[in-house]
Amino acid sequence: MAGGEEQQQERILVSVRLRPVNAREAERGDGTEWECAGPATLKFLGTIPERAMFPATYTYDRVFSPECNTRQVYEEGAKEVALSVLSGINSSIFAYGQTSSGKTYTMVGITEHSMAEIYAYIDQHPDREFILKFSAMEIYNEAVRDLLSSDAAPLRLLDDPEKGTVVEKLTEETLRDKGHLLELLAVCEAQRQIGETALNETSSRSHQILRLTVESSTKQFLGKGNSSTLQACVNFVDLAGSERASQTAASGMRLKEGSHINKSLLTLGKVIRQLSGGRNGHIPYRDSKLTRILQSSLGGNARTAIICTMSPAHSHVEQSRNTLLFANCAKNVVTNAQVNVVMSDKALVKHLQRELTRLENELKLPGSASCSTHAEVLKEKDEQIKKLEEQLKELMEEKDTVQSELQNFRKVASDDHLNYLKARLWDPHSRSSESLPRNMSEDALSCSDTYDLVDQDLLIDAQPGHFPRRPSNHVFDSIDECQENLVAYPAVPDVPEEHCKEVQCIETNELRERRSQESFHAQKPETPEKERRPETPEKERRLIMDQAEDCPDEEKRGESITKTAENAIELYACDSDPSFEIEKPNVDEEPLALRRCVISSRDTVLARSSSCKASFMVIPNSWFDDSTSMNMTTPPSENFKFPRRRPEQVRRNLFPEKVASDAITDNSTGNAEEESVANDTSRVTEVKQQTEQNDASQPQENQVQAGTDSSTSTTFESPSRWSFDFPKKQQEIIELWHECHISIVHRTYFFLLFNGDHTDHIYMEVEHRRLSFIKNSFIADGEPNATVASSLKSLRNERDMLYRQMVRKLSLAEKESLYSKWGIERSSKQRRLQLSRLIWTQTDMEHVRESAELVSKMVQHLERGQAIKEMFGLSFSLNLRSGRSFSWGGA
Ligand SMILES: Nc1ncnc2c1ncn2[C@@H]1O[C@H](COP(=O)(O)OP(=O)(O)OP(=O)(O)O)[C@@H](O)[C@H]1O
Repeated sequence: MAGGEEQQQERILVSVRLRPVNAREAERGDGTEWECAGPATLKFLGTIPERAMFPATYTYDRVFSPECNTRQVYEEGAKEVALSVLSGINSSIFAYGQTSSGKTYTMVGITEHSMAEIYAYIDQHPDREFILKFSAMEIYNEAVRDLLSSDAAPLRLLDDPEKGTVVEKLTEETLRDKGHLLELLAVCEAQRQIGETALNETSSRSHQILRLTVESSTKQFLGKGNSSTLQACVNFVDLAGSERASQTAASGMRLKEGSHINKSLLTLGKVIRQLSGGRNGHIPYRDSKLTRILQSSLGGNARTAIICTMSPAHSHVEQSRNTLLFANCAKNVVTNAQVNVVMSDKALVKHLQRELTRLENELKLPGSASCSTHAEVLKEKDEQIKKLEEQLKELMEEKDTVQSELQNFRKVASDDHLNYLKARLWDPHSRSSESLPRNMSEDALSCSDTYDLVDQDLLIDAQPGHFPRRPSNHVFDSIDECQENLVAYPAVPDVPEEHCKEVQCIETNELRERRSQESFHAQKPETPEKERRPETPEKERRLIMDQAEDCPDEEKRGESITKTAENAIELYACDSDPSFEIEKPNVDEEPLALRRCVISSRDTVLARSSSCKASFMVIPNSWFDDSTSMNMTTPPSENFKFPRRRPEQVRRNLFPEKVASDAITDNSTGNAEEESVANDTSRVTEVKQQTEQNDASQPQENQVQAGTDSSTSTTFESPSRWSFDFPKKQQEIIELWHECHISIVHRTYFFLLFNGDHTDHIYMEVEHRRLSFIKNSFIADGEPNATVASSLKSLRNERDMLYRQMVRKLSLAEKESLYSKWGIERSSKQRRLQLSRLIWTQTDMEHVRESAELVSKMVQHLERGQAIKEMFGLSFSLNLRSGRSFSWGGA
């Protein structure tokens, strides 16, 4: 506790109260000898012989006649001092006098009035928080006893350097309310030592000290300087009778009490006398328990009021004179009261904690959010709006750019291509002269194929009986976009020109329309071209490609490739209309794995169209499509099924029950290839059934052995186990991709599609085994073979494609950010090219995620619901995948 700056030097407030003559005194005719001559003057009326030795009048701060009630005594003789406690000033009210003079009578009233006014003050000051604590003790035979405890054991006095003398283990009750205080006062009264003396049937035989400690602080923290916590105590001291033992006819116990009482009272008198003389010399506070405990109230940091009570009886004149002499000394004693401001860290922390609790409660209440919270929310919303506006602006700018480019290209395309078509239309031989050379780049091939498609339509229409018609606008759109790309992405010297066609789309409706027409023509015997068409797309395609390969004539070869383009378009664009699929008459001819998406590499020739931006084709790797090693005889549908040349063991591991039937199929001749799709469909259906059975079975049955050989059995993990196995399997597949030089786009889509769902393990198992097989085939060859070289070439093609796509798909800021992120130095040349060469070159998850994110941005076709897992060879669980996220981000 720290002292306040202000120190108040003031005298002890001394008043004298003359009680009425009691019944006993009246009975014996023991009349009054005193008269209140004024509010502060007491006059002795007696005629005793010693009168000349004593003054006749006595002046004090206030003199109360027998007619004055206790309320008046309180108001004028104690209130100001008592209520000082509310201002952080210690105070004490003493009642001094002989036995039966009315000390207890007076102090009980003063205590009650003080308490009542203290509570009234608290009620009138709701801005401050008050804590009231109450303790009570008596000093009986120079032993200190706790009046709030049933334990009568004496308490020790301790010297505290900060607080002064403290009573050890003294009970201090925190008051709940005024009623609680009254209860405690009753306890004290019951506990106090009383006994009967000759003068008082219920004489208080001890010194009683009731102590009320008041701590107050502002409820709102206003800063360290402004938010003061005040702490002070007020003592209500009812002293034992000050008479001499002989005068009370004391003997035995009462005599012993008197000697002890007198010791404290004598010391009190000495202290008062010493203090009244100007604090010279030693003040014997420590000579008694009473003066030691009340040291601060006697000339120290306290305001003090002493009420001296007197009996008016003639028989008590001597004791009354002694009381008045005591009062005379007391009124000269000066105290140094000061405001006790508590600024300890503990109090500060306590206050802050209270403030914190209050604010938390405010926040918890609905509708009571502070203004600052609202302001923050508004600020956040404003920022969101700003961001959205910026995004909208960027999108609008991008849209304008694309539209303007499109218009330019349309103009160029319409001029050039109309000339071209006119020439072709009126000069059938010109078509031969423009046949594709054998070593034509894929870029050129793609566009030429598109032109060929248009050209064929025109030629068919130009047959006898057909009127030449203008190509549909839809086809022109395809041409426009093709030219647009050629113009927008001019060849870069260090990037092969042929590599721009890895990811492309097919204009589905147009092509299906064409296909329907072709199918219609194929049924007509009078159409020789259609008569040559094989029964199945796969065979048809192979035949054409074989013809193309074998054809020595460049012109014929060009035609073959053109036909390949037509037949390759057995595949549907991702954004094809489902209703169209339903209406499709020969849906069974569709490759199993590619009902919705098209897949192409070198084995399919593609036309660009306006639907490119909404469709996507997965690029199988060379090992995957076997375009090189198998002389491009593998149909597109096979690319997403198990490799035709997979070891028998692999097949047995995956589908042991199908080995027998597969063996029969493999041994068969012409129908084997045609039935492969159906076989795989059957296998997949069985695997699906197995999976469903597993899901429905008991947990212990989750692991199902798919073969008789346990070492080669296929295990279908339970969902719980799969969650643990998934990351490991994922990482293994990533490493295998890297080792087998798998297509970047394939990796990206696979990575983004399979997110650890329990149905994913089938796909991942298939992928893993497929990759393992390829890896083994690499190793078996001992050194990079043609397949490896082909895979690497495909990868390079993809990188070139991405290199080109970056121009359009990435803003300058995005590119700069990526260069920095991927460690491409600012001063280096061809940074875009460098970036394309870095994608998917590491196997750590961070790099993989970043690569996948970047690639998906380049191709921009990974929209929910467009890419589905059937792309990867299995067609079941369709119902499970609707609406699922394509991200692997949480893996
Ligand atoms: N001012 C007064 N008016 C009416 N009665 C009084 C007054 N003062 C004291 N009395 C009565 O006188 C009696 C003695 O009073 P009290 O017990 O307060 O004396 P005391 O000084 O405390 O005595 P002791 O020292 O023996 O305890 C009580 O019955 C009390 O009611």
